[in-house]
Formats: sequence, C-alpha cells, structure tokens
Amino acid sequence: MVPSRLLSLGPRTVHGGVGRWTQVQRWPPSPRLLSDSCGDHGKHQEPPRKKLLSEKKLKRHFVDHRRVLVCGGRGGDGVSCFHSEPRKEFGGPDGGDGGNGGHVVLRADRQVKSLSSVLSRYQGFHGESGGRKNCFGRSGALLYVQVPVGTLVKEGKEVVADLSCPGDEYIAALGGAGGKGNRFFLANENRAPVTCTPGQPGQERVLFLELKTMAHAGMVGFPNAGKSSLLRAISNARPAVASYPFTTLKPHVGIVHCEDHQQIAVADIPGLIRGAHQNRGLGSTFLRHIERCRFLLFVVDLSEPEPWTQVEDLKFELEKHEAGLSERPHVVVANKIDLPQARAALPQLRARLGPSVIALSAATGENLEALLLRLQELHSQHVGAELRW
Ligand SMILES: Nc1nc2c(ncn2[C@@H]2O[C@H](COP(=O)(O)OP(=O)(O)OP(=O)(O)O)[C@@H](O)[C@H]2O)c(=O)[nH]1
Ligand SMILES: [Mg+2]
Repeated sequence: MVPSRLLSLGPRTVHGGVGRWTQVQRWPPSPRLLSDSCGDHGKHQEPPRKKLLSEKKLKRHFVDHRRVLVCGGRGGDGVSCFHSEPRKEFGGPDGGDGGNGGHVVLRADRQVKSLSSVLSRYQGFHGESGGRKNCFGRSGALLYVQVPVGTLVKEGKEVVADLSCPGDEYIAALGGAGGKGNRFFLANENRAPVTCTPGQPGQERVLFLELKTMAHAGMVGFPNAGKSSLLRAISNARPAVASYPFTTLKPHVGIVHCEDHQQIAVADIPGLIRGAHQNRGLGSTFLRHIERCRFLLFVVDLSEPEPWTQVEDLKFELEKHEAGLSERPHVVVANKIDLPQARAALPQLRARLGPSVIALSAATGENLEALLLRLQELHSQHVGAELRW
C-alpha cells in the first residue's frame, strides 16, 4: 500500500534547463504580483524574504571539530583571623574557608547545530575567599558550554565522552577546592592557629570536540549522483542542487515523515570519490558522519557507464575508513531512471547487485514510494529493535 505521505510530497519540483530546478507556479499568484496593479504599494508590501545562505557561506558557519582549552575555576582562599570584641579579647580563630571553583560542563543541546559557537577557551568561575566570623566563600557557579547532540569529546586520541542524547552532560574541567580558614585548624593542642591554606587551581585540559551527524540513514554516493535532489524529493530539507561535483559541502539532515507517524532522519553527506580515505576530494572528514548512521543508502548515478563499479568503490572507501562499515544494512538506489541510457543499464545492474536495487528518479519523482517503504522497513527493523531493548 502506498503511504499517504507520498501523496503529499509538498510542492513538486520539475527539472528546468541544465542543472536548474524551478518550482511550478501556483494559482493564485503571490500577493506581490497582485499588488503591482494597485495603487498603495506601501501598505501591502510583503516583508522582505530572508535571503538563503549559499552553500559556501553555510560551510563557513558549519564547524564540525574544535580544539578547546577548558580550565576549572580556582578555589577561594581560606582566611586567617581572630574574633575580637570589647570584653572578649581572645575570641578564638574565626577565618572561614574559601568556596570551591566552578566546573566547566559540556551539555548536548538540541538547538545547537554546529560547533561554530564553541570558543577556543573556557575559564570556569572562581570561588570566593572566606571571610571573618566563620563566613565561607561562595562557590563558583557551573559554566555550561552548549554543544550539538552527537558531539564526541576526545583527549589526545582517547574518546572520553559521547554526548549522543539531548541533555547529556560531561564535566570537562573540575573546579579547584577552596582553601581552609584558620578556624579549621583549631585543636586542643593549638587554640590559636594562624595557618590557612590558599584555594587550589582548577583542572586544565585540552579537549578535541568532534561532531558526527546523527541520522538513521546516510546517503553515500559519488558527486553528482543526485543525493541532494533525492533528499529534497523525500523530505523538507533544501540542500543545494547543481550539475557540478561537490555542490554539497556540509551534511544536511532531512526528516521523512512516515504514515505511522515515525520520523526517519536521512543525511545527505557530501560526495565521496575514489581515494577519499586518503583525503582525496573532500577527504575523509565526512566519512566519519557515516559511522553514526544505522543504515546506508548507496546512491548510484545510473546514467554513468558501468554504474555497479560505483557501489564497489564506495564500499571499498567505507571499509578502508572503518572495517565493517560497508557491511551495515543498506539499500542501493539507482537514480536518474528518467534518462534513456539509465533505463537501459538497469537490467545489467540488477544482474550484478541483485533484484533489491531500487531504481527511481529524484527529478520526476518516479518510484520514490518504493524507497520510502524500504526506509520504513529498515527503520522498524534496526532502530525499533534498539529502542525495544
Ligand atoms: N535527469 C535527472 N537528473 C538528476 C536527477 N537527480 C539529480 N539530477 C541532476 O544531477 C545533478 C546533480 O544533482 P545533485 O543532487 O546536486 O547531486 P549530489 O549527489 O548531491 O552532488 P554533490 O553535492 O556534488 O555530491 C543536478 O544537475 C541534478 O539536476 C534525476 O533523477 N534525473
Ligand atoms: Mg549534493
């Protein structure tokens, strides 16, 4: 049965000219067109549309790794002083302890999308020094650093935390302990101690934050295979589409709504080329985004000669990056079936890779239903099973 979602895939896009997408003009025309014919332009002007960021600018805003120096707050100093008032000259030691320094805490926040807002250095709040009359200093507050969900925290090569759920926290640097006031050292043997201790410095660490895209499905393919076009066709995400390679420079995640109200996150990952694991093309930077996807969509450009070699090459690159990655549950999606040469190559591709290959066209929307049904199946098999546990 065809899910109802397929019948409402949003405004249909059509292929208009080489490498350009145009939207079908809807009726009635936009208010801006109508207002041209009436007198009071000023009153009914549409608010200026927000200009879409180009892919190049988006890349500048999107940061997926950061080196951060985190320092916990310093503990406050203990104080040495003695109580004294008229007729009570030797009131005893009354120097209070210093407050503890504040920790620096990394917290995964759903609203934060990249590490661009993370600074290179964080200093925790210092504790206050103790005071007279046994007053303890105030402890430094916690300093929260918001990071995106899916941030890996590394110290050197070692992974020390994986903030994969919203609200996950990790204490990146401990605050120093507060010093002791002389009241603390009061003992039977010593009724008038003058000793007090200074606050301890906070912990200092250099951490490497790394963002891995969290999506259920990851689209893997050579540049120009049509990954971004496919994501636009099945979800509300709007990655740039153009006829030149490496149009997509950062991963995009789109949400596919299924008829049973499940939401499947699909990531469009920048194109890989042969030798990506040796840093060719956009390099291995984006291979690590694939690691977190539960299942993969190998998107193949069926109009290219010998399209099956694309799947072999992609699997080779994934395997070189991380052993076993190419074995993940996957679907081979043969795109551009609307082109005659692609349709002719399909039987040969199926003979080599099996009948499970899904042939479709992201441009015309042909056979997208089959992909959505397969996505739903994979989602309930692999993600549903994990949730049940
Ligand atoms: N005929 C046809 N052209 C398509 C189809 N899907 C994508 N294209 C075209 O293929 C070209 C590349 O599409 P993109 O979606 O940008 O490809 P990509 O895989 O995201 O490319 P990169 O971002 O460079 O990795 C564009 O010119 C699209 O118009 C399709 O189903 N049929
Ligand atoms: Mg793209």
